[in-house]
Amino acid sequence: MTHLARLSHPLRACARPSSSRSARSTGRLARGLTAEVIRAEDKNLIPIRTNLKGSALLNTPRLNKSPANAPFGFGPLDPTVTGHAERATETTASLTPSQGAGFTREERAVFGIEGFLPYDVHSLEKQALRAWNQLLKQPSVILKHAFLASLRDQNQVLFYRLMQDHLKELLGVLYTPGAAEAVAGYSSLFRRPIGCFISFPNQDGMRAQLESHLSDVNRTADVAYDSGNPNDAIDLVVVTDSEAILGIGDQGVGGITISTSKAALYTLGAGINPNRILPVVLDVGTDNHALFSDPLYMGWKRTRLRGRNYDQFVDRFIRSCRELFPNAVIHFEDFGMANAHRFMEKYKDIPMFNDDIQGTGAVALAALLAALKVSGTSLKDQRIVIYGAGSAGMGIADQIKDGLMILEGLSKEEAARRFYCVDRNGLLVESMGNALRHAQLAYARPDEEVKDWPRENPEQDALWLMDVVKEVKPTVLIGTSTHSRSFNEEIVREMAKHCERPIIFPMSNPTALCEVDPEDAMAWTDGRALVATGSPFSPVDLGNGKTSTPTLALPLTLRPDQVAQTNNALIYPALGLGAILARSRTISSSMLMAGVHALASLSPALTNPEASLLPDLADVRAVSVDVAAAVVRQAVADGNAQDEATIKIVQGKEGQSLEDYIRSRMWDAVYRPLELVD
Ligand SMILES: NC(=O)C1=CN([C@@H]2O[C@H](COP(=O)(O)OP(=O)(O)OC[C@H]3O[C@@H](n4cnc5c(N)ncnc54)[C@H](O)[C@@H]3O)[C@@H](O)[C@H]2O)C=CC1
Ligand SMILES: CC(=O)C(=O)O
Ligand SMILES: [Mg+2]
Repeated sequence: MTHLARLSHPLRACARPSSSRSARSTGRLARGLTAEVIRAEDKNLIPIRTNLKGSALLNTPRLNKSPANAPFGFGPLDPTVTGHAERATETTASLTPSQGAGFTREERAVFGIEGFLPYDVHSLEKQALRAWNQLLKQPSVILKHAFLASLRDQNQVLFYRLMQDHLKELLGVLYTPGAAEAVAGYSSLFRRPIGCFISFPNQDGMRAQLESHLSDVNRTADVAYDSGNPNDAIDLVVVTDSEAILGIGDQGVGGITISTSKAALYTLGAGINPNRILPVVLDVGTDNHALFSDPLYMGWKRTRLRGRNYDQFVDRFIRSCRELFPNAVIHFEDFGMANAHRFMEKYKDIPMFNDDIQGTGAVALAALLAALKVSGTSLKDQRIVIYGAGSAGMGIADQIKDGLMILEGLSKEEAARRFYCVDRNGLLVESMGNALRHAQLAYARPDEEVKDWPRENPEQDALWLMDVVKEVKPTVLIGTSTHSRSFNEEIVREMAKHCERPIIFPMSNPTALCEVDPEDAMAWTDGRALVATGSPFSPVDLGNGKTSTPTLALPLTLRPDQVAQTNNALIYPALGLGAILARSRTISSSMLMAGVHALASLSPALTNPEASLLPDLADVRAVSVDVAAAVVRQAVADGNAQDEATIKIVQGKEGQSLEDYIRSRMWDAVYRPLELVD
C-alpha cells in the first residue's frame, strides 16, 4: 500500500510516469524515463519512496528535511581554552530559536515525526539562511569544513543548497585549499564516516562491502533517478589510493575526504545525484610516517603496499565495480604518478578517466586556448616550460600535445619538441635514462641540444628552472611542482623580457603551494601576464595606493573574477555527466578534446581581453551543460555511446534539445515530496 504525503499537490498526477505504469516498470530517468515522460520542471515534484519512519527517517541524510543535531563545532567547545567561552555563548544563542523543519504537516503525520520536531515548518531557504549564519560563526577554514561535513551527514539537500547558494565563498572550504587541511586532519577530526572504505587486510570481503553500499542506496529507491535495477544504482565511483593527495602527498585513509569532496563537486557542478556516486578510499597502507606515530590514526598502519599484491587488489576492486555497477564511470583521483599512468593504460577499455592527468590536461588546454586568443598567437608558436613533471604536469603536456597534433597538424615528435619539462632533478634530458618515468620519455630533450647552455651552478650538469627560462625564452610557464613560490621575481621578469603576453599558470594546490601569487606575477610583468591558478585567490588589486606595484601598463584593478581558477573541477563534473548520460563505453581522447573546446569557447576573455581566461568555478553548473553536451555529441559521433534515449536526442528525434535534456537529468538541491511504501 502507498501513502502519498502530498496528495494535494497540483502536479502530483503527472509526477509519476503514467497513471497505470509504475516507474519501476517504465524504466529509468537518469538514462531511461524518456524525455517526454519527465520534463525538467517536473522532476522535483516526483516523490521519493521510502519505508522509513520516525527517527529512522530523520537520521537518513538523503531523506531528512530537518537539521537534526547541533552541527560539528558547536558541541565540544572547551570554555577553558581562550575564546571558547565567548564562542560557546554565541553559538548556543544562535541555536536557541526554533530549529524549524522542512517536513510538511502531512509528511509529519504520515511518517510519524510530528513529535520529533519543533512546531514551525521552515522552508529550505530559511533553513539555508540559518545554516549560513551558523557556518559564519566557525572561526577557521577547518571548522567550516567540518561544519559542512556534519551538515552533509545530517541533511543532504540542505548541505547542497547551502553550498549552491554560497558556492563562491564555500568552494575553498569544501575543496582546495580547505580539503587539504581536512584530509591531513582526518583521524583527529573524525566524527562519522562518509564514503566507502576498502582496506587491503579486509580484501576478501571487498565485494560484500561494496554490496552493502549498493543495498544502502537501494533501500530508498528514488523513482526519479533509479531504474529499479539494483545493478543500475551507481553512476559514478570516485576512487583514490591517497598516495598523492593534492600537493600534500601520501595521506593514508584521510584521502577519503578528497573522494567525498570531488564527489560533492560532481553534484554541485554537474547535478549528478549524490546518492548515485560512491566515493572510495583504497587503504593500502601509507608511507607517511607521521601518520604511523599518530595513536589516533584510523587507517591500516602498514607501509604502503606495492607490486603484485597492490595490482591484484586494485584489479579486484575494478572487477567488483564492473560487476556490481556495470554502468558506472570510474574516476581515479590522486594516485601516485606511476600507478596513475599504468591504470589509465590498463583500464582504457572501460569508462574511466584519471582526473589529475586527463581532467587537468583538459582544463589547462582550455585556459591556454583562451590565452592564445587574447595574445593573438598560435599554439604551434609557443615554447612551453612545465615545472613539475608528475601526473598533472605530464597530463597537461599530453593534452597540449594532442592539441598541437589535432589543431595544428604537427606530428607527435614535432609537438613534443615544444615542451621543456623541469622536475626535481632538473630539465628532463635523454641521458637521465631509467630515471625518467614512462610518461616523461617523450619530452626528454637530447643532451646534445642543451650541453652548452649556461648553468646557474656550473658544477652541476642539471639545468634548473632559471637556466631553462633564460635559454628557452618560454611563452608559457606552467607550475605543477608543489614547490611554493618557485616562480620568483627573477624568473618571471626574465620570462617577461622575451614575451609580450607571458602565459603563467601556477597550478599547484593547495594555495600555499602555488608557484606564484597572481598579484606578484602581474606586478613583475607590468600587468602583461595572463595568469590562471589551481587554487582560488583573492582579488588582485594592483592599482591606487599600492606602492609595491609601481609600473602597471595594463589593468589597474583586477577583479576577483579575473584570476581564472584553472582547476580540473571546472571540467571533470561535465566529463563524467556526459559519459554517464551517453553510457559511453570508454572516455576517449576525442571526448576530452570536445570538452576542452566547449570550455574554451565559454572563456570570458574571448569577449573581454581583460577578463578571466576561464569561467568562474562558481558558475560550473551552467558551464557543465555545454561541456557535457559536447562530450555526449562526441561519444555519439564516435559510436561510443550506448544509451538509446540520449542517442535519439542527439539525433534530433525527440524534439528536445540536448541541453534541455541534460538539465532535466541534473539533480537539484530541493526537498521533494516523500511517499511512504510498505
Ligand atoms: N589545478 C589543478 O587542476 C590540479 C593541480 N594539481 C596540483 O599539481 C601538483 C602536482 O600534483 P601531481 O602531478 O598529482 O603530483 P606528482 O607527485 O605526480 O607530481 C609532482 C612532480 O613535481 C616534482 N617536484 C617536486 N618538487 C619539485 C621541485 N622542487 N622542483 C621541480 N619539480 C618538483 C616531483 O618530482 C613530481 O614529478 C599538486 O600541487 C596538485 O595539487 C594536480 C592536479 C590538478
Ligand atoms: C585539483 C586536483 O585534482 C589536485 O590538486 O590534485
Ligand atoms: Mg587531484
